[in-house]
Amino acid sequence: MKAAASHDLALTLEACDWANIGRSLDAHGNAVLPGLLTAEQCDALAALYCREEGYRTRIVMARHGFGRGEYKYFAYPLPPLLDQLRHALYPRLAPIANRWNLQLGIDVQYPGDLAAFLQRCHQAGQTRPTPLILQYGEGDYNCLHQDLYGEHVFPLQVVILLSEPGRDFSGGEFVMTEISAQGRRADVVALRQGDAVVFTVNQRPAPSSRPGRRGTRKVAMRHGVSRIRSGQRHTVGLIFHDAR
Ligand SMILES: O=C(O)CCC(=O)C(=O)O
Ligand SMILES: [Fe+2]
Repeated sequence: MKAAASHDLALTLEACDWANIGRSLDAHGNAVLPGLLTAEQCDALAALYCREEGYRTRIVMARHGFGRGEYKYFAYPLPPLLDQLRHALYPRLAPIANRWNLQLGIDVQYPGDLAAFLQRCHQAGQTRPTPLILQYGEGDYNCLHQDLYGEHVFPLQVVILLSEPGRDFSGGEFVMTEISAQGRRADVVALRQGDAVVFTVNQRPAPSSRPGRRGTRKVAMRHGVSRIRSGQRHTVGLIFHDAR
């Protein structure tokens, strides 16, 4: 069963248009991977939320000023599907991360596989797993934020929507904001159940917007979730660096 699932996952990732994903990340700081998980996989993951075991920490967002709603960080070992996804997505994203760091003048390059990058995190004391599952009910929201957990930062992360908008919940849109010399703007990313969004953790490079000017400008990005108007919304987040 497990082998079949990871084979399907490899095929799904193979079928993604990675050139287009790279272009969308460059232009907007986010890109959608449609249908990364099936409805059955989403339902099975969402059902994990109320289990007691398998987590290292539970966060009630209002207690920390993070918004309203709650989330839990998984403990190692991660659920197999999430572990497979984290390992399978990383090598697709590392070339983009490496190119971005060169463009931003950041003197860090990422190894080609996740095990090597996690070893780097763990040696620096960032040993706690960061993949998480979130649960929002009516009136809940996630304040704009950045998921930085220490010195080592992988500049892209992934969220997968486990619930179906219009059926399971309304409102609750995934929102990104950017701030650059060009001004401030917001982008709402439309997702269906099983879709994933890859997005900027911190900064993305963008071409200088002045006519005739060369060079790169830095665009600072944050993400959050607008107010859930009704129902319940679950997501899982895959962050590639571990936490201190
Ligand atoms: O629930 C969401 O869509 C966002 C979750 C989030 O902030 C994260 O996974 O980092
Ligand atoms: Fe986040």
